[in-house]
Amino acid sequence: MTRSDVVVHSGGDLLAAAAAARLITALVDAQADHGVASLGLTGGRTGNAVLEHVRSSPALQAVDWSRVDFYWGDERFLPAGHADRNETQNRAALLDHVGVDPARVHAMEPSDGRFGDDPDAAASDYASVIGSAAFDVLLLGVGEEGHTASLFPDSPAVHEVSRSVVAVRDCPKPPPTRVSLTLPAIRRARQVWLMTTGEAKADPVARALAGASPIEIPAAGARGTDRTLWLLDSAAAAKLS
Ligand SMILES: O=C(O)[C@H](O)[C@@H](O)[C@H](O)[C@H](O)COP(=O)(O)O
Repeated sequence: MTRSDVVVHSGGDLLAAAAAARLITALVDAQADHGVASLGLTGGRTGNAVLEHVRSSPALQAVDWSRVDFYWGDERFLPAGHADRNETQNRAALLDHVGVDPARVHAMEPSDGRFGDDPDAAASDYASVIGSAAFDVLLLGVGEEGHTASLFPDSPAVHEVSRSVVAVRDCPKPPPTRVSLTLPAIRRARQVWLMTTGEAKADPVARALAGASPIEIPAAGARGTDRTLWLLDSAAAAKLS
């Protein structure tokens, strides 16, 4: 099992700016190494703040944005363009401001898409979209009770060991219906970056890094094949020994 690296920045905005710089470098390196970079995106404040900092970075154009495959770790199962969809928020933060190749933006189907309001069908479809793709970097957030993507403690989704994408219902964090990568799919990423800020995350962060069960703290089960990186502000790191 790869080690978990922990990087702590003094505040949330510095964390987002530093993670953005790190992401640009990682994408440039991936493109230099194998041509097309593969990036898994996340919802949440922290993930969107990182994308905002990427967009305002002087190094923005160091990345050939037409050679990035964009995927999502999870998505809120809402109509296309809904303000609460991760795709909507990530597009506003970055994707709609750089020269992406639309064919390389692999969004999860919305609730008014090809499968209508069937999240299970949307999840099965996305499993075929990602296939056995190993993201160069998968960005993830961490919830106050330890969720990551849309994998919540002791939920059917966090227990999933074979399917790579599942529908999630009755989520404690609204909206209630989502589509999410499972831990087996998350663990195919080369690098997994768990990014979170604030004292409310200090407990799940400390428990995850102390070896908590992924059933109790799903973020504890998010590991990359090459690297697992926890990007924290000092408040979220406050309970680390
Ligand atoms: O769709 C979502 O809501 C996200 O995928 C979710 O996993 C998020 O990353 C965490 O809840 C942390 O969110 P914050 O960064 O806003 O605390």
